[in-house]
Amino acid sequence: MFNKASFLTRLVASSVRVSEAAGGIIKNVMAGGDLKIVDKAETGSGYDPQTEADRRAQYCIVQSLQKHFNNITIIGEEEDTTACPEVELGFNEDVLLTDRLISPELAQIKENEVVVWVDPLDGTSEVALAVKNKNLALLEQVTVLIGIAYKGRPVAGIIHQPYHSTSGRTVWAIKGCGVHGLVPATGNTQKTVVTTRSHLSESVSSALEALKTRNLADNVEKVGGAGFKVLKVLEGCAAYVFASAGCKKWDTCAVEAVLTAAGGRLTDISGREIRYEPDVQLNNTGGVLATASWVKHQEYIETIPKDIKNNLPEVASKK
Ligand SMILES: Nc1ncnc2c1ncn2[C@@H]1O[C@H](COP(=O)(O)O)[C@@H](O)[C@H]1OP(=O)(O)O
Ligand SMILES: [Mg+2]
Ligand SMILES: [Mg+2]
Ligand SMILES: [Mg+2]
Repeated sequence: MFNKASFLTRLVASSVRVSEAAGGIIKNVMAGGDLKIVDKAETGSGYDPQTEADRRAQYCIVQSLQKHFNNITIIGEEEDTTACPEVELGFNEDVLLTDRLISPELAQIKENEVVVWVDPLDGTSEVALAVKNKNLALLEQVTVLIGIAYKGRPVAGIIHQPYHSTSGRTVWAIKGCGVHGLVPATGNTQKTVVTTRSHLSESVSSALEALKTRNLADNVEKVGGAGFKVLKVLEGCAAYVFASAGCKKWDTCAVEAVLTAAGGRLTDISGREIRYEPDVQLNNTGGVLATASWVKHQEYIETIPKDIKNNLPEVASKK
């Protein structure tokens, strides 16, 4: 069955298993107790932690995918990785079964035409805080993200959540083939908006205030990680609003693919689509707005004040 499937289906079937292997590595590093945290932030620009789990998980993901798919372009968050022996060569059978559903356009994609955006551990600040405060509930906010882009746009995504319930879960989608691993909510009585826990700024708060005045944000929940916030949107929250720069392409590629497959939308806060070509700027300088299928994305865009949008252009200004 594996060899007969199209390249994209095989890549997703492999990525599901690889994301789960990365989740196992994260849990092992956590169990070992020494996170070996490094701060990647430039002096004076906040805190940007990287742990041994980020470094090992990315090594495993890149090595494993390259074993099967020699010609793919992979862009991962971490520049420094730690070699580890785990290599995952398996495939998820359920993904292979969807091969008959994929469009002719996606079925002919070749290895050298995709960019795989890898966030080996999304929610690193929450991991650091969970350990510091002995608050293991925060670990629910950790995800492993593998997004696949073709012609600059997401066509498939994998979100693995290692600490969901007892054994974790993997949510994945291929364009046109629905969402697997959870049942997306189709409505809610309250519009809850999720936003950053660790990167709050004046523009994030002002955008949320504007949404409140138009009844587009009945409640605001501050949680970590782009992956976790999009899972929240899939499961009943109305929107994920981040009116600030700092989030990168590996944070949004996988989640955009999954959310779109569920009928939702993800753009920057001005409504511009986010591009994923290999040479693209890594920062989502226009911020992030993700909405559930049952709310109007355009209403959120229109309600966010112009001055906030003007301060978040699509391309970073050269200093
Ligand atoms: N200023 C920033 N610097 C580095 N990473 C950021 C920044 N803002 C957001 N991120 C990334 O986007 C994710 C979502 O942001 P937030 O939790 O603040 O909403 C974070 O978990 C982090 O990913 P990562 O944990 O993979 O480094
Ligand atoms: Mg990081
Ligand atoms: Mg991230
Ligand atoms: Mg990360």
